[in-house]
Amino acid sequence: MRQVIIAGNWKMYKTAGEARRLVEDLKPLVGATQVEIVVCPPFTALAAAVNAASGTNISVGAQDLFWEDEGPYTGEVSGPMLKDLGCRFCIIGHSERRQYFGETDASVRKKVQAAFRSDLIPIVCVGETLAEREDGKTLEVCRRQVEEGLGGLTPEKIARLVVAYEPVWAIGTGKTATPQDAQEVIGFIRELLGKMYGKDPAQRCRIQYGGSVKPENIASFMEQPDIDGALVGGASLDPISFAAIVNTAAEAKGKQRAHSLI
Ligand SMILES: O=C(CO)COP(=O)(O)O
Repeated sequence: MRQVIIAGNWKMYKTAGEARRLVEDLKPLVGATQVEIVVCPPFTALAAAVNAASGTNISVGAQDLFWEDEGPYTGEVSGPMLKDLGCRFCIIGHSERRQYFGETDASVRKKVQAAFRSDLIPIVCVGETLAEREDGKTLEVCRRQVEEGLGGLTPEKIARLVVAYEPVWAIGTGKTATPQDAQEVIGFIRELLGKMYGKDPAQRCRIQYGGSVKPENIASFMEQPDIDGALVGGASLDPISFAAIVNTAAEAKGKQRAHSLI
């Protein structure tokens, strides 16, 4: 059974001091949960977050990495550096990086391999823009992003990996995909991974939904059979709402599983 995973993508928010306080505030609110919890602060706040989260059930992830392990690449940060800092996860190919920083499926593919080389678990983002959705191209776009971004791996790596389906038009807009639409795309991604790497690793791979997730709507996503958690932006910046998402997700998944056993 796949463990639920809720990750907070803090984007370009929070100084080191603010990150430490956010993690400190979060700790007592999520102490007893079975959910895997990840916070992804900016590079400059990673050490503070790792420090504050030490000895707890909260893991820390970066928001990006470079595909080389070291070298003359001014401004870049590598997998070994993130691992050394205490990171366990790394977001790769977020739509904001694709949109503003020229990331492509080819760079995503190299970064995924770099993350695995450093024993970091990639959280790989895929998703269509509004124009692509309106053109009926959602599945085609997600297929390309998965085939090209996640090609050349092994079944064992697919089983460890996390995919986040984030429709671009739902990010920071207050609009969400319907849970049924999200399930349709996420089910499609799982099936595609099954064709690429075999059914068992595809069943073990965790796939999140992302895009305007809030405490009020998380349950409806978690009730879907293929949705294993969420990648949360805005609502992860507030410890109370992030904790409410974590705790509601656990409860909703428990109910969905109990129901599927009847
Ligand atoms: O981009 C996101 C997470 O990576 C989603 O952001 P919001 O939750 O703010 O819509």
